[in-house]
Amino acid sequence: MRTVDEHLADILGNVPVLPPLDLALMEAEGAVLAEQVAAPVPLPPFDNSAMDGYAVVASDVATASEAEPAVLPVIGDIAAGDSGVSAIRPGLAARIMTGAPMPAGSDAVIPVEWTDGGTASVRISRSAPSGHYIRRAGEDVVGGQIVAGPGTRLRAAQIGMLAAVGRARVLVRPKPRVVVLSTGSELREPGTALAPGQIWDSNSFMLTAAVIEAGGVGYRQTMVEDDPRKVLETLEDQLMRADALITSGGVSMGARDVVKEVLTGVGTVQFSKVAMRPGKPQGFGLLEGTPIFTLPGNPVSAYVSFQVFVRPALLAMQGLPPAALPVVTAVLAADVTSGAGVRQFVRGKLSFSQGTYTVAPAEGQGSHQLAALASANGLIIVPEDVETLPAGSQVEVLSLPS
Ligand SMILES: Nc1nc2c(c(=O)[nH]1)N[C@H]1C(S)=C(S)[C@@H](COP(=O)(O)OP(=O)(O)OC[C@H]3O[C@@H](n4cnc5c(N)ncnc54)[C@H](O)[C@@H]3O)O[C@H]1N2
Ligand code: MOO
Repeated sequence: MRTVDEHLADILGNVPVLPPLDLALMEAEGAVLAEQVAAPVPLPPFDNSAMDGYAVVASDVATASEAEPAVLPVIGDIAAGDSGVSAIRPGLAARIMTGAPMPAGSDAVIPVEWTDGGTASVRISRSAPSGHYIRRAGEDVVGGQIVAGPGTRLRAAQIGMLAAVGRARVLVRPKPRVVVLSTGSELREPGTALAPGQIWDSNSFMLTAAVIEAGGVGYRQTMVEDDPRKVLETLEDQLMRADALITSGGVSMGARDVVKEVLTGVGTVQFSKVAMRPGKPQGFGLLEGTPIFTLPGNPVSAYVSFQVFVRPALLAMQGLPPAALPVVTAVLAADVTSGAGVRQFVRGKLSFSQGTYTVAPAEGQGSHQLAALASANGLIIVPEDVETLPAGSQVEVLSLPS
């Protein structure tokens, strides 16, 4: 048997980092930036007004009050987007809109709420210091500043930043396209009727969703029955569109463990027993250079295997550190036992109160018991050299995506 760490190291030593791709900005949402992006101009590019109001010379309104307002002639309007160079002299005001360039000679903006809103002349009833409500050129980003670098996941705020510095296209590591295939003659599509002995396919949906959570593009493939020729043909067909493949089922010791049967000795695929629970039977290798993860069919085993092995691999393919799920230290709420020599992942409910995490093992720890997994938000890690953990112990818990 190999250890969890050995199996993960084998995987990470073999998955390729996807080559960078030049994409239109919107297409790059969720992908990982593969270049350094610098601002070609400062942001804002010019001094501009932070408020709708009046551009003035601050000293002209220094004594303005409700009782004795300053009255200034208004020389015109400056709107956002106006390009004409404008200027005012002391004793004058210009009506100005938020985002409009400050006229030369002015050094403060009086918001419209402090005035009578006049258009020919304006009565200003409060004073303001020099610089009031002016957004200075470069106070967001200075010219040449690096605003995003390689390894940055492009979410809404980062996409906004790149657009703000004028980028229409960016170089990214594309989201890995991952084909997910369930095998098993007992499987039926949800939404169809079940005959005796049949169950609805849950793994392909669950694993495709997990691919998306890990930053990939998931392609769920209709399940295939336990027919070696069909399984191999389907896998070969899918290689065309896949950066990685995931199968579930057919990797254990059964007479019809078809994935193991057809992939043994193909490419670099190897099947091993990993000292973990759930998730003991695992397979991994490259098929024509494409990583394939053959996960066990029990739903909880497939899920745990994904989080422990496939997720880090998909991160590595995106050029990111292959980090495990976030780990929190928690106090165990009930006793837990584990087999010797295996790393056990116990489904648990993690809660946070008064500065402390507590984790309660979920009812139903069988690897077929999806309900317990679906109600859990953490996986309690019981290390290989631990067989009993009494309530009150400090444990490490993988925090599941929420
Ligand atoms: N004699 C042995 N039997 C088993 C061993 C063993 O070491 N010796 N290991 C057990 C462990 S541990 C696991 S995990 C499973 C793994 O089996 P397979 O990967 O071959 O998976 P299947 O036999 O195809 O299915 C197992 C179980 O899961 C259900 N299943 C499969 N696919 C789906 C799906 N897409 N959606 C929902 N449920 C699915 C399937 O119906 C079976 O009940 O092997 C043990 N046996
Ligand atoms: O790995 Mo099996 O995953 O122990 O049920």
